[in-house]
Amino acid sequence: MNLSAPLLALRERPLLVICDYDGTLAPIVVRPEEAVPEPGAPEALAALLAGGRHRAAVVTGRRSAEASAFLNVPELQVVGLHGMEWPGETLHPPDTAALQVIKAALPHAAGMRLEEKGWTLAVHYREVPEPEQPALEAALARITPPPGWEVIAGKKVREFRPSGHGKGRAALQLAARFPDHLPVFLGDDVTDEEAFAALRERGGVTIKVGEGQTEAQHRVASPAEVVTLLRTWA
Ligand SMILES: O=P(O)(O)OC[C@H]1O[C@H](O[C@H]2O[C@H](CO)[C@@H](O)[C@H](O)[C@H]2O)[C@H](O)[C@@H](O)[C@@H]1O
Repeated sequence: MNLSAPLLALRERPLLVICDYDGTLAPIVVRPEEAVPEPGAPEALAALLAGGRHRAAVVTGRRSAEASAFLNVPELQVVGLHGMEWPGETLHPPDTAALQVIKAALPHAAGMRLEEKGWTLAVHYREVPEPEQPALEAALARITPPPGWEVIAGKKVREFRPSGHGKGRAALQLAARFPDHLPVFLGDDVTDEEAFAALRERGGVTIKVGEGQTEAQHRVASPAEVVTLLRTWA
């Protein structure tokens, strides 16, 4: 594993390390409920926090409690639902009427799975036969989200969520809380690009995990390399 010198050298600065969960701290698997962390990831995050010099947080599309349970690092801040759900803050009641409208508009496909997160709805199609996936993506793209809602693309998933949130905002909010730390964002998916764009404007460091087009300045190959980086910084 050959990580670039500029990435390793970041440890000289006090860092605010913000990680996405799926695809970054945990390898992508078929079933979301089976996405356990990459070996060593929780320990590396705990070590980073224990050193006292750096800060760390997770910003995920999952419910905060779910990602926290996977990682089991009690002192780690986990922001859930793409920036809607902050530790210690109570969420307003979910818009169940909008969610009903979205569910009624969904196409049917064998292998399609809904992940209902209370405030957002993820439509997974990883288990839909590959040749049928483009037609399903097109059918999902034809759904007009209710007013005040948007649909976002992810890895074999389309997620309906209230507008006005997103990882870009969440990353900036975290960075504002720790103005003396250099923000570093690691993510693998389309939703992480919002954070890459926002943090680049603020002078942060952005790292894409895995393949695919990105606005990030750096790239690592896999969650295993993320663990190596976290250990190095710690
Ligand atoms: O922001 P993240 O932490 O990356 O969460 C994004 C979504 O991740 C999960 O779905 C993705 O990972 C699954 C497990 O590897 C995979 O089966 C699925 O195809 C991926 O889309 C999670 O289930 C979603 O709720 C998150 O929004």
